[in-house]
Amino acid sequence: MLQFELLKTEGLARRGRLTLNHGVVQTPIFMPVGTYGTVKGVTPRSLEEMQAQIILGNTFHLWMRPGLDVIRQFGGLHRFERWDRPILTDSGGFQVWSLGEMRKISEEGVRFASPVNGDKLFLTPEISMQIQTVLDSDIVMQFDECTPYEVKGHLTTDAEARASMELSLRWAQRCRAEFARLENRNALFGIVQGGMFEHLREESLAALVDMDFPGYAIGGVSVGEPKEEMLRIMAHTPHRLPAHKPRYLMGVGTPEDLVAGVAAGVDMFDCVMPTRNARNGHLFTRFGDLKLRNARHRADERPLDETCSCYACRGTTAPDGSVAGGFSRAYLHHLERCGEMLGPMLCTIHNLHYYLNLMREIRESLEAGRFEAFRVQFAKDRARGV
Ligand SMILES: CNc1nc2c(CCNCC3CCCCC3)c3nc(N)[nH]c(=O)c3cc2[nH]1
Ligand SMILES: [Zn+2]
Repeated sequence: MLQFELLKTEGLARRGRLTLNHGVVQTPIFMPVGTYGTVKGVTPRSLEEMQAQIILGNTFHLWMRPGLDVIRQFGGLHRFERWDRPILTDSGGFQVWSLGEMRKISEEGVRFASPVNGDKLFLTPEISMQIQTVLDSDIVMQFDECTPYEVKGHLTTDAEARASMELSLRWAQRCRAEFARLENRNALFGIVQGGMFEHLREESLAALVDMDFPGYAIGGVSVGEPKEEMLRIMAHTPHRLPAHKPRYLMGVGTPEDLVAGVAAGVDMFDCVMPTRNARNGHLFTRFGDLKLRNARHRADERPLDETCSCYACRGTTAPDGSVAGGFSRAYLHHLERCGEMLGPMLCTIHNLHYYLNLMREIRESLEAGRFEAFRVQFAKDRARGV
């Protein structure tokens, strides 16, 4: 089941509410990425504390390990990974594509060797729907081909992007049929392809809208293309999708991309940056990015971000309201230099909190009709420097 209510709009930006089988999600929203059934480095309790509303699961990886029999035994991913709020799973197509050469694509599906044990595997629209039905995710992504930006050193041509987009459309039909046959009560999203070609994006979008999905994603971006190409597609496509249905921009992006994406009419985002960058000591703050390894942090007593209320920056607030101070940049720099695991843990808490808090501030600005003012202040603050 999926219900989407538009609460407020400001230009192309929207404040909405998405009701799914496992709960309600306020949009615009950032969705933390959980690859192997966990958001790396944080506990489900920390995710709830930072008010994560929906997380991503990974069809491809979970299918291989622990395998569907184990997930089925637990009645789905929610009970297995102890997360009782909404989950969105990707279809596996992109993950196979990321494997690089070890795959063979045909009309039927994708053949590839398991990166876990080398077994010959076959993923099709039908098998992807069957896997995501066992996972029982609230939002299921269609099995698609993520059209590459370049192939063997040449930019994907219009003809190549068309062929790929039309394959994904035929796969969208097969996903819809299989999803209905399985009597899956969750929500299946179509994925718009079309490469960097606006007219192909419009053809893909029109065909998917005809298939009447409850929600839509924009795929085929953030695949190595120049930033201005991604921004061109992000400006072109989202607002052409049905206004009364949720719009998900896959694999995007930096804090600046999220703000620009909301302004272009996007409701949902996912990206590995906050978690992956945290593990590399690359922190996001209100006033710019911070590289923890830099020697200038060696004796700096300040928190990462004095305006941040996360556990790493602010510590915990005692029942009497007194705040047990957070951690200093000096301490975090020390953990990073020693390779201590508490380092990535605290940095992941901060980065995820930063992304989730940014989206919360965006939602509040939309509710107050001052998203434009928020955008101006956001850009000024981020340029200030840490
Ligand atoms: C990073 N850039 C990018 N990601 C894309 C993704 C993946 C989005 N993230 C999913 C999570 C990844 C980690 C595990 C959990 C699921 C894309 N996925 C699909 N199906 N199609 C795309 O065109 C597609 C395009 C994408 N571009
Ligand atoms: Zn913080």
